Amino acid sequence: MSKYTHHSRTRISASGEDRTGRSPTGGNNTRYDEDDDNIGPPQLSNFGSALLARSGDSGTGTGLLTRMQMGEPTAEAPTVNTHTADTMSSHSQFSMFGQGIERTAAAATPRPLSTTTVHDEHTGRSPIASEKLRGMQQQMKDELTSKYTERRINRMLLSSSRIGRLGPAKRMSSLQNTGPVQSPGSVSVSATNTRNLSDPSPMNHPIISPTNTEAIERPTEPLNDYSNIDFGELNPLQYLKAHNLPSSELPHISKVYFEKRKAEIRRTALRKYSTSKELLLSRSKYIDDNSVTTPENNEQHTPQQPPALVAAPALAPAPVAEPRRPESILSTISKGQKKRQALSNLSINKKEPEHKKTKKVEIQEPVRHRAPTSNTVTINDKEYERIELLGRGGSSKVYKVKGPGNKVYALKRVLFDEFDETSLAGFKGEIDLLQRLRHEDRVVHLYDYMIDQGLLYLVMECGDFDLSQILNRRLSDPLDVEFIRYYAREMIQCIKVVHDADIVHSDLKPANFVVVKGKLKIIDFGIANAVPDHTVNIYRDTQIGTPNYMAPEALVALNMPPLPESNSGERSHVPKNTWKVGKPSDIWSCGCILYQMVYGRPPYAGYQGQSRLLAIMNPDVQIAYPERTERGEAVPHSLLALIRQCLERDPLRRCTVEEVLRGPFLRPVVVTEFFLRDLIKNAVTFGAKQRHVSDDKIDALTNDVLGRLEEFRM
Ligand SMILES: Nc1ncnc2c1ncn2[C@@H]1O[C@H](COP(=O)(O)OP(=O)(O)OP(=O)(O)O)[C@@H](O)[C@H]1O
Repeated sequence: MSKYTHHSRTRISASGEDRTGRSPTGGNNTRYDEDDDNIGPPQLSNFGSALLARSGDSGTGTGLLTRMQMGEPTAEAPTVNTHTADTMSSHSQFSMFGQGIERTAAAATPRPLSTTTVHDEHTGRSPIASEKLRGMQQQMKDELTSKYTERRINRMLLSSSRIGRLGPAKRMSSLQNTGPVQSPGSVSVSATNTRNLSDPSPMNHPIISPTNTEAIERPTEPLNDYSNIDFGELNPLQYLKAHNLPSSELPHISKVYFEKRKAEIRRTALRKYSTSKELLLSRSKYIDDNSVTTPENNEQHTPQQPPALVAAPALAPAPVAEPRRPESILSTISKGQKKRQALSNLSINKKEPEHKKTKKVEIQEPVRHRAPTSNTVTINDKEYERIELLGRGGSSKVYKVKGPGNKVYALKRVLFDEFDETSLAGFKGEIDLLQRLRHEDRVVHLYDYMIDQGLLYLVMECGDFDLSQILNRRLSDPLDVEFIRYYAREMIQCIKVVHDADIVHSDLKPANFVVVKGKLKIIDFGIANAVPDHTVNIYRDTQIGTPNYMAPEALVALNMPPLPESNSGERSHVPKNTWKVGKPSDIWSCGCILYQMVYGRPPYAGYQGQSRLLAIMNPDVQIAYPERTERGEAVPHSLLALIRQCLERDPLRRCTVEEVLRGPFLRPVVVTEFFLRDLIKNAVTFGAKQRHVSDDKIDALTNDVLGRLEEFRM
């Protein structure tokens, strides 16, 4: 019983598609989480270290300057002066994410270390000059060391704040080529660095003066407030150039740019998925998203394509890089798919500038999981997927569905006014009756149900087809008495189960019998009622049912004053304008179905609309029972007799299910030809020997024969 208690709410895949939550990256497949530590500063520090520890003075900590002080010749040692350093720094190129930005002297803020020139010993200097030189060397060394330490601290602070915001920084692959980063005073220099150092060309030394490095690494305050700028089609770098801004502003501009992009992406996604249009497209989109992109996208997502944007990684947000799409898939975009893709990006509510529309196409987010659709419904945590529509009723649709374990069920979905207590009570009544009859194999089995916000779901045993479909298909076939007998018996057995449980179905019609694995079963207890004990009839305050198959008593309103209490107490409480139905009403309906099996239509089908109801109610309108069908086929008497008994106007004179089951039509006598031959021969022989046979004798003989024939009843 607990199986039928109410559970969770329905989750139809109508909306709220569970998108991955990954930020659509669109064309921005640039990796923003790259760490700038990997490029400029390590090289500078390597150079600084090398400068101090040059010429194989491993572990001494003195390096190049010490040798200079000692006046030792150093063939590879370059002449370094602050002017040269400034020149180099002002022309140094530091490459971020594959796209170089040439720093201008104006962009960096040079702070000369010293104005004094440092010469190498080949120039030959006086002791005073040497002393002066040593002092300057020491000053330079101290300055470099202190600056480097400061930078390290800055870097640490910066990276720890970045970890909190962006997750661990990813190292660029170029770092591996660069070799190990040297700490000040380190004596080992990577091969790469050694080679670079041996070449005094400024272009081969990506050197930036400590002052410049500081300017790059340390986040500076923005010169302007960029929060309201309109980028249009420009990326941050293009914007920077277009507005002649110093490159130090790039991180701030980039930050604003990516925040704007993120917000736009989120808005687009929300707007898109909240439309019903998206529902329709969701399934095809799942396919499309895995294979379709626009030509623009194609360009931007091509793996070989250089990243479009250059950003200062320290402040740029880190959207997840969009997975690359294989070239082969990109090239196989069908026209239809493109159309759908474009359609899915149309904004219903708002007209947007042309360039933004294009961007929406770019930011299509791939959906990697199967999106829930309107084809599925979850009932009490079990998901059912629609296979096909089986049929519809007044306010319901019945679907063939695939449920847990790939089992097939019939899912009846009824839409009702959740605030209408009568409807709710009716549905609960139907559920209750189905539960009462759940052990009967002539009643369709109810597995589960759920009532939720004006919707009722019934998960039932699934039939292959209903009797109405069967009759329609045989409409042009010749009369088949065996077919009628078979289905009449099946039908009556269904009704028997219901009546035995003291239930009146009240709405029997061919569509309410379904064939489940070759067995006829009864469905739809929507207006069925349990008949209280010691009561023959029940009284309705509404007239419901299917007129073609409804009994006269179910149509005639009882418009009489309450009768005095009878022995059964049945009529004493009958109010005005009610309709009486009982088990005989189901027999009437059964008679109508049999009639339709023989003549192709129910008894009053010749009347239309209102006049049909009047005809059924009017005792003067007699039902015709032709002995032959329209095609001239003879109708067996036993069948005609049965139909007549079912369609008795007086419910009390109508046959019961037991009588039908025992009747000659459903239980005919079947004898062989030899039996008949013997019977005739014996009767004639007996008569020839008798001069006179009394009527009593004949009756006795007849009863004897009939008694024996019972053995031959089917
Ligand atoms: N369990 C089932 N297996 C197969 N088909 C079914 C099943 N239940 C219902 N159907 C199909 O769906 C149709 C409508 O179902 P049902 O009669 O339960 O709806 P309804 O709303 O109660 O109909 P009405 O209002 O006409 O009485 C049936 O005629 C039958 O064809």
